[in-house]
Amino acid sequence: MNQSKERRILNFVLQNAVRGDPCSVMETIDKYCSEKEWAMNVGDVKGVILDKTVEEINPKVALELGTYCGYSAVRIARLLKAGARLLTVEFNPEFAAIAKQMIEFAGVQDKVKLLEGPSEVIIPQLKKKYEVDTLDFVFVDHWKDRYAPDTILLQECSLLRKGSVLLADNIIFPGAPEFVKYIRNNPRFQCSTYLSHLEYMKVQDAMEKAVFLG
Ligand SMILES: Cn1cnc(CNC(=O)c2cc(-c3ccc(F)cc3)cc(O)c2O)c1
Ligand SMILES: [Mg+2]
Repeated sequence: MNQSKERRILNFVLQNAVRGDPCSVMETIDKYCSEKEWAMNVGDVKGVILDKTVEEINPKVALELGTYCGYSAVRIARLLKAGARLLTVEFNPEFAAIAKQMIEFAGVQDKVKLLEGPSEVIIPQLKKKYEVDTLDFVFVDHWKDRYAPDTILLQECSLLRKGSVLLADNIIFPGAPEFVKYIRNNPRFQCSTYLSHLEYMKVQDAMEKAVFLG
């Protein structure tokens, strides 16, 4: 059975990156995906916007929706302080299996909890099953038509507090029009848009930062 692209990315990392070194893992994925096979990691250009947002917030509890191969989970976790944690949700079991190995190879597994399943099932479990009070930071990078309903679900589950920050990928390409319409017209969010480029391409993309006002 021929290998998946995600398996090829993981193997390239296992063979070329430095075990326990998150930056080496990120650089190696970016090298593979810019030179050999494109993949939907947030990438090195938008990754800097993600880094700056995480450093500014310094979250104790962070959530990621859409783990994929684990690139952004490694990217976020490397910046988390002692005792801080990232919960990352992936619906696709093959992707989750790849991401688990990627996160462990990078050496950030003690900061990351990978939750496999649909976001609409996992989000309502965060408080009781995963002992979350409120979320300091949410990186939204999963199915684009889930951005808006899951943002509503986070509020319904009282997982956001005054100052919680959402950062959403792909606001231009592939786009998340329902989310943009919802969040920019919502008086409970203070929004800002960061123009950038689609990972590994010259195509324009953007990230939306939305601060929950409580
Ligand atoms: C299968 N699956 C598991 N997670 C997801 C959610 N992510 C996306 O869909 C996603 C897609 C693209 C993209 C796709 C085709 C194209 F031509 C250009 C861009 C880029 C991204 O940054 C993304 O996050 C999908
Ligand atoms: Mg994305």
